[in-house]
Amino acid sequence: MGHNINEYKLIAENFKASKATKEGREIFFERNIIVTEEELLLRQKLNHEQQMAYNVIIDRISSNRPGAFFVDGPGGTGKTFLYRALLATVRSKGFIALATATSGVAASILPGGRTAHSRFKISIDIDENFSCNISKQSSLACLIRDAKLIVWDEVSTAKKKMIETFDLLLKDLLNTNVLFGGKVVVFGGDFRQTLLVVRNGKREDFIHESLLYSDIWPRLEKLQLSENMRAKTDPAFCESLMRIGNGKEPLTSENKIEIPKSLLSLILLNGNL
Ligand SMILES: Nc1ncnc2c1ncn2[C@@H]1O[C@H](COP(=O)(O)OP(=O)(O)OP(=O)(O)O)[C@@H](O)[C@H]1O
Repeated sequence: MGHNINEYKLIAENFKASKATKEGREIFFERNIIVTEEELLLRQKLNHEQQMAYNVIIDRISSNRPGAFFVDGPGGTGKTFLYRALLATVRSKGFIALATATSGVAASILPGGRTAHSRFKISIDIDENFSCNISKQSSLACLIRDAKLIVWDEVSTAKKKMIETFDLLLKDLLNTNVLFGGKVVVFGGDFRQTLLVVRNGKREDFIHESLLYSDIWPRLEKLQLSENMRAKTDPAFCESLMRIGNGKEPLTSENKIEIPKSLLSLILLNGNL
């Protein structure tokens, strides 16, 4: 386990899977994702807001109509829970649902999740221009065309140019001018949390480079989640979190936010604080 075939010197040249082989393997994986019983049961546990969002999205998929959504919910309101329920429903019917996220960590908690960079072959050149390296005839293009649902989590940490490039990719692959090629695309994220990175940028640059300042933003259908499922039993914590996220928490004289003592835990390391 964990060894490379080239280490054994069995063949003369380095053994490297070709691009086509790698792509074939990825497509096989996407088309054969097994939905567990646990994932299938998630839809029965959705709260009222999650259920409403779920119904709107599933209805759009079932009626073969376009849908570009943004699931807007502060941390802990169950965005990931909702995506998992959607992915399980679509996949259990034998359809393709692509699960992506901007970061690897967020992608890893979605079943079959991949980073959007990797799934849509998005590359960045030295001038920070984005492009998608997928040919129209490739099997990856077929997979994307076949997908009934595309989920992209943590879109709040992606540059708007990246989403605009993704829009152009789908329009090109599907030969249409409809937003995201007429696919059902579900974006999610929380602009109160960490934003994207702009080299040497200031606070306003992060916001201007985000999806919020793209022409696409007003065209997304917003689905609101507000019930904090992670800290259901701690309303004071939820309120404090929302005040901080919405910029309503008063600042100290040093322009900092004071974390309430009730939210702090003391951790002893080797007997020291
Ligand atoms: N309907 C639900 N029933 C039971 N538990 C739920 C439900 N929705 C969410 N949860 C639980 O609440 C917690 C937070 O949910 P989740 O991780 O989906 O939130 P999130 O909005 O994606 O958060 P973040 O923005 O921090 O990633 C998780 O432990 C999840 O399992």
